[in-house]
Amino acid sequence: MSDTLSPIDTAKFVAAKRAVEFVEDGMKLGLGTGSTAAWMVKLLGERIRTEGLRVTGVPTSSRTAALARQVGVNVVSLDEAKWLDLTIDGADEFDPDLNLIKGGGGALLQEKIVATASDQMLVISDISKQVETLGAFPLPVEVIPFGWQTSKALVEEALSSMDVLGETSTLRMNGDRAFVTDEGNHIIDLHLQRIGNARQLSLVLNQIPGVVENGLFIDICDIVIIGHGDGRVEARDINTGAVEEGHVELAESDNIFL
Ligand SMILES: O=C(CO)[C@H](O)[C@H](O)COP(=O)(O)O
Repeated sequence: MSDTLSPIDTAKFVAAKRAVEFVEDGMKLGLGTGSTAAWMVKLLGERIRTEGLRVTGVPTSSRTAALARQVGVNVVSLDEAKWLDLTIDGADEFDPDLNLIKGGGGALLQEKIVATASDQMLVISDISKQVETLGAFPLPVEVIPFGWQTSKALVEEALSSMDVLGETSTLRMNGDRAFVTDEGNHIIDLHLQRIGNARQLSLVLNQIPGVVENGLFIDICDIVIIGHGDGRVEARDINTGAVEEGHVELAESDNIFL
């Protein structure tokens, strides 16, 4: 399919390419974070450049904000935009109900606020992130730095009475320092293997003092676009039940990204 991209990266690229076709002139967009979302932002920039597409974008991280400005997106804050037509973002896992684990890139807080403030959330993913039951990917929980060890202990205590397979948690590191989110917080990654009741776990975690938000996105995602290494894409809409299958051809113009 591509001489320069691995099958996984090709899958991410074609999912992103199909997703930007959902964008219409004048839309207010939430712009996700991560390697798949970065393709989407670049491809959006290409439509702005070549078609004169006019969109306003609310980025979900400082990284995405920098990239969006670079490719010509009119970047505004969520408070300026108020409400969004569509958010396009990646995910770490999605289940058959399109519930998600997000936050592998540490941007879950802004991502959840932005997706919730959108008419529709569209997730772009390669097939490897599809699971029957969420939980193999470590679940990120954002905590404020004050008393984070206490919050971590309280999270572990809460896990002991939940329907999960593992109960350990680790502070996310950036080299030899604690990882710091765009909001100045830390992330505790929960190693759960399998989450029996994701809705309940999300509610329980957010009750713990010091916890700001967790990476479970329940009933937020509307559509997933799944890319494959051979260029096939599948779009599933959880609201209508519609499944659309197609194939994205890499064009000459895509070479600037690859
Ligand atoms: O939630 C996220 C960032 O916080 C990302 O969407 C998620 O980690 C997927 O990233 P990638 O597209 O690089 O696989």
